[in-house]
Amino acid sequence: MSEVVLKVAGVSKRFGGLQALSDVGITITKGRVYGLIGPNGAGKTTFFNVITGLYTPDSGSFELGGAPYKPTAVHEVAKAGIARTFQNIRLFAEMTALENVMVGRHVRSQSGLVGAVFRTGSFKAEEKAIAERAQELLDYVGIGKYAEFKARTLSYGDQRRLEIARALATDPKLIALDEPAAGMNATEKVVLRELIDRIRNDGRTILLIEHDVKLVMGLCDRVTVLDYGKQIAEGTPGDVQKNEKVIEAYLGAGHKAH
Ligand SMILES: Nc1ncnc2c1ncn2[C@@H]1O[C@H](COP(=O)(O)OP(=O)(O)OP(=O)(O)O)[C@@H](O)[C@H]1O
Repeated sequence: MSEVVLKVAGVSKRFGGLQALSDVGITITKGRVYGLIGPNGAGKTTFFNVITGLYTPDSGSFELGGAPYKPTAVHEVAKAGIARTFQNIRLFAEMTALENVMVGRHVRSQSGLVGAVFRTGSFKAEEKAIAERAQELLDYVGIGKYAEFKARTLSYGDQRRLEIARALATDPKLIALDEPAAGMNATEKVVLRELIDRIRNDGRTILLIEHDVKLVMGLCDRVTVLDYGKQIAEGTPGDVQKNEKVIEAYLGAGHKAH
């Protein structure tokens, strides 16, 4: 039996008169890449926002690493073990790449505020270890040489990779990537795909929203298709691509998958 990392069931969310999500559920096993696709407005970001504590759902049950978790606050979700990136990059623009990753790592640090204020010995040792780990992560995502560059000076593709390094710094059970390929050119997409592959091969579990159907179908182990807040298909990329409802709602509209 494969180990289940995330199990979400029966998620519904209404905004006024709009049913943004109706009874959506997914199960993701360890070391897999799980894709969430669907046309604009299908509810993908809303689902992400629910599982990461930004939106309170009207209903739903949530389990992470075999234990129930309540996605009621973003920091609680981070502590529980879900790290995410955003569709619109959210980095500390004036901080260096290294510092951005160090911020992510602090979620797991021990010394706390007192240590930071008084710069105790244990704080300094921990800070050094955090900086070393942050550098390793920058190297891992391929931007190690930009450690001392301000985040805002990095190229778009490199900023996205920095966001991934920062997410990895929290040592998450699940990493949730919101449109990681958005705005990337073809070469950057190839590099991104290799990176996500490597992250999976290193045993991490990934949930991905992505518009690039080719990328999703080539990379994901399983896929859920949302349309008007409803889950119209779930399965392997091969199954989903053959599904009539999916072809009609999404793939048919000039999105022929390869
Ligand atoms: N905070 C909100 N208040 C009201 N309506 C919202 C809110 N957030 C999302 N919606 C609506 O919910 C529906 C689903 O939106 P959502 O952003 O989740 O779709 P999506 O699949 O992520 O789309 P896209 O691919 O364009 O990012 C849309 O009709 C959207 O207008």
